[in-house]
Amino acid sequence: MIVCIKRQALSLSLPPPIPAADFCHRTPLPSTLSSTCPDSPCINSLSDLEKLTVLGHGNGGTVYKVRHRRANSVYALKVLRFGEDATAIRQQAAREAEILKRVDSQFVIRCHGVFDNGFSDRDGRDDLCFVMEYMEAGSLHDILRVHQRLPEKIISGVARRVLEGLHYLHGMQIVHRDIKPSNLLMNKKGEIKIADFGVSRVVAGRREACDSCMGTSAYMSPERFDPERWNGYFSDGFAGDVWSLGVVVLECHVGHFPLIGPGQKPDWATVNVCDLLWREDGDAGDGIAGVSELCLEVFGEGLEEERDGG
Ligand SMILES: Nc1ncnc2c1ncn2[C@@H]1O[C@H](COP(=O)(O)OP(=O)(O)OP(=O)(O)O)[C@@H](O)[C@H]1O
Repeated sequence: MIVCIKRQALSLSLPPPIPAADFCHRTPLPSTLSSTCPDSPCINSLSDLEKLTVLGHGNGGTVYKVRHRRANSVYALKVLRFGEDATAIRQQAAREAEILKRVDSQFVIRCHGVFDNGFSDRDGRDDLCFVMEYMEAGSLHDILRVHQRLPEKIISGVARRVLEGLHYLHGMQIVHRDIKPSNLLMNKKGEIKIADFGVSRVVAGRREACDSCMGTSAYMSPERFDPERWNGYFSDGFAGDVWSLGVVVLECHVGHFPLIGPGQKPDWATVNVCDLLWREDGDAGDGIAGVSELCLEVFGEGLEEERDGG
């Protein structure tokens, strides 16, 4: 049985932003460099920027820490590299650029510019470059790797900001579709923001066929993971973002991906086995049903009463 969290009348007092000092494991910025701020300088071309270090790698791209040569402000530059046959990835990147241009929220990573063909290499592969707000503390995934579990006060701060961000995005008909720890970034003030719109969609109020293969299976809601069984082909995807956040919250609480045992890799095959177990055993399986037990641990007795009452 799945516990219905949204029916619970929560009366939590929400904390102020998280103090980041304890979670910032990267080298602090030299004092001569200022961080990105809303009134940052106009970036006319990629030659305005100097690469400093590599911040990380993702699917098809690398993220660099860069410095604006004249203003000394710091940004993250995400470089997506395309080969000649990369039409689908290019379309995806173009969608991401479109979405980033639309959004303007303190809960969503700011994009200061999108450039084509920036740091292209000698093999003729070309790049799409996103100049992003620099988030000094890195991703929630990086933070969890160092700290394993987070205190409840911190988790509620994370949940609050991501929910505010989702509220904003959903209000603009944008479904993120890949909420997970590595797409939630923290700055030096301890503010979490939603990043990476690579598989996001503007649904424009209508229900779209759900292409469930996009995103990260481990954090996908049941109707996205298995649309046939959960009637998910025409879901708008908004609830799916909230499901993913729920999984992230539980992961922060238990210190590992919550639907499987510690040490297991949450790849598609493993998560699929959990889903099958759950189907066969009703509410006794290890997978999604495990979420309800963890919810009880995190959210307390009120949920248990609700569950017992049906
Ligand atoms: N704006 C940013 N500021 C600071 N660090 C960043 C920023 N954006 C990304 N990073 C770092 O770079 C890493 C790679 O980011 P990227 O968005 O390319 O991939 P990912 O989300 O980790 O994986 P994938 O996109 O493959 O699912 C992140 O995990 C994070 O540590």
